[in-house]
Amino acid sequence: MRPKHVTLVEVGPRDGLQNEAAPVTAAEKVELVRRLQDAGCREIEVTSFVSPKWVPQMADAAQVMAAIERRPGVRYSVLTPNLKGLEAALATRPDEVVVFGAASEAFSRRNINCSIAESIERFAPVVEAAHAAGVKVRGAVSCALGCPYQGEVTPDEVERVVVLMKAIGVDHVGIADTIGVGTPLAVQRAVERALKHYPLVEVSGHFHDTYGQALANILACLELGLHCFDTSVAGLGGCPYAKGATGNVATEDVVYMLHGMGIETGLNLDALVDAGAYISGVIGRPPASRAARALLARRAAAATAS
Ligand SMILES: CC(C)(COP(=O)([O-])OP(=O)([O-])OC[C@H]1O[C@@H](n2cnc3c(N)ncnc32)[C@H](O)[C@@H]1OP(=O)([O-])[O-])[C@@H](O)C(=O)NCCC(=O)NCCSC(=O)C[C@@](C)(O)CC(=O)[O-]
Repeated sequence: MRPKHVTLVEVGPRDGLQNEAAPVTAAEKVELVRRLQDAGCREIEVTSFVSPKWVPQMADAAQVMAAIERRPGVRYSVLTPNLKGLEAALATRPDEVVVFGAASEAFSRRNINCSIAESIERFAPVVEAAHAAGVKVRGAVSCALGCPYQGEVTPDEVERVVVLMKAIGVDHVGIADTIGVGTPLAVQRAVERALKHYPLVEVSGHFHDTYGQALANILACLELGLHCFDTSVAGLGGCPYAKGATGNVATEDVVYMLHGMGIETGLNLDALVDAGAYISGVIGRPPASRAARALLARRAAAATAS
């Protein structure tokens, strides 16, 4: 049964900017968060508390978290790969933290410098400490549909990590197609493995749009009843340890599709286009979102005509 309401977790400020070559200041990130809130975003992944040697773009995590304007009803999440990251994160009062593992051994080593088994050992005290602080934990399962180093990833490999995350108390799992290679039926097979261990409400999808499959993959998930997806304004994004992977599915494109299907998101498409145009101006590239480009062209045509 298709859901009537879908929650979109806006990951633009984190996933969107972590791989950006152009420098983006903390003030510009804070302004992006403000504009996203104005557009109705109620779940925002703001930044990550990772090693600045690994991802220098997120070195200002604490500064950004301290400066964002907190609004009631909005949940702010951050990535935390280990206890050091969690401790720094907790000082900034996130509502949720994200541990990020992978269904592929090779990607786990490249991204967080340890095996899958070691990553789970690292995450266990993170989950425990987050829960002790009253903070929910999401677990990202990267490379669930394919890996830039290993190639094919099977549903069994996805399920293995989901089971390990469940065993250490991770509250929610996100099935992530890091390099955007998944197609709808393969995505359903991967998501179904997560649904064997977590309820619908605690499973989400995270799709990069490298091969133009992300909207179709979201539709395939909706058919399974899934109603939570990560999206990135203007289609920003990419993982520094997955070369060639393009951005996340654009929030504007997903909102356009969902609203067209009569599914509510609580988001205002025009204001999202504004937020996307803002950050695209900062990084000096047009938005990757097709819906945003169409709407901006329509606005420009209307302005010329009047
Ligand atoms: C996990 C580590 C830290 C291991 O990295 P390591 O080098 O094995 O860690 P270490 O414990 O040996 O520490 C090395 C140095 O980093 C420091 N350090 C250690 N931890 C932290 C921390 N939390 N915050 C700040 N500093 C930290 C630590 O203090 C030390 O500093 P030094 O003594 O050399 O000066 C590293 O590999 C790392 O930071 N990786 C992050 C990679 C990353 O952020 N990738 C992108 C996010 S995942 C993603 O995008 C996928 C996702 C979620 O979107 C879903 C999808 O699409 O797949």
